[in-house]
Amino acid sequence: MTAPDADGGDPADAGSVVEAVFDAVAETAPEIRAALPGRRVKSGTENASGESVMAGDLYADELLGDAITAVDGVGSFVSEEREAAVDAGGAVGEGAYAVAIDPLDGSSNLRSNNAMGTVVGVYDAPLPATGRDLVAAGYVLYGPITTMVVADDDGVREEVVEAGADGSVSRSVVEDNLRLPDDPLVYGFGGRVPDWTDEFTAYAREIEDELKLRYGGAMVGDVNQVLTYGGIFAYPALVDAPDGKLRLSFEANPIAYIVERAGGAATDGEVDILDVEPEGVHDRVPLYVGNEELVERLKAALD
Ligand SMILES: O=P(O)(O)OC[C@H]1O[C@](O)(COP(=O)(O)O)[C@@H](O)[C@@H]1O
Ligand SMILES: [Mg+2]
Ligand SMILES: [Mg+2]
Repeated sequence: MTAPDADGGDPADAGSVVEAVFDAVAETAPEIRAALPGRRVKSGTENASGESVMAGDLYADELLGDAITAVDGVGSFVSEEREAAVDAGGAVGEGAYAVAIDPLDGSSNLRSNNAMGTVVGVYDAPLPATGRDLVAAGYVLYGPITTMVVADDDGVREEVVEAGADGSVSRSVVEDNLRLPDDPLVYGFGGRVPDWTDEFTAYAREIEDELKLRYGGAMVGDVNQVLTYGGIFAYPALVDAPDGKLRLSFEANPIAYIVERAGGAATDGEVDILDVEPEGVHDRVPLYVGNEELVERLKAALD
């Protein structure tokens, strides 16, 4: 891959750092998956967003923190579960990269044994930064099969990640040019309907007539359905929470980057998610993402 580096880092390094980061994520994935059965309970702590942290969240965060900070060229590691960035050595933007992760996305699905994931963004600027500073993004989906989707300037690929009996990890590319289907089929919208704005509710009523509801409560799983079948996913602005629920640096930006590289679009309701200027690393943002035509209609409906 050839990732440009607008901030003055060595462009030749971007590809190898990104590759090494996703090698580390893939190596860790089977270990995270295997550890989940015993970690379906609350850890008793809250994270920087004030949310209850599950034992699985903490375990995944520790494992990924160790693996990613050990990658040459990673200068900073930032996690949804940590208040502050971890200095991994190397100046971000001057040849080193900042990696942001949501270690377990959808971890409230642990109790009910539904899909979950890990979200990864590789930025060439210190965080908080906009999504335009991403050089690559990806996610692992712990579904019936463990898959990893990786997007960079070259496009989007999907791999299957498997653990051998001897502990080795094998990967096989199952799709090397993932594109959103032109004819959308599914939608999934988060939040309680009474908490939606009138404008979003009116849009949802239209979409319900056209597409099939698929909502599983883990952004990664729900977005993966949109990437597979076409459609739209949203965690909208709520009447009492105008910034919605999802976090810009760890969730919205990486997902927007992936979906846009796959031919789709992503907005906060007004501007492209990748252009949203963050004030802090744990900022939340409304997210509407999927086929361009559906996202454009959403923007018009909210206008
Ligand atoms: O339970 P709700 O309100 O439907 O929220 C679900 C959303 O919250 C999240 O679980 C938030 O992510 P975390 O589990 O990483 O905090 C998303 O994956 C998902 O889209
Ligand atoms: Mg999440
Ligand atoms: Mg999480």
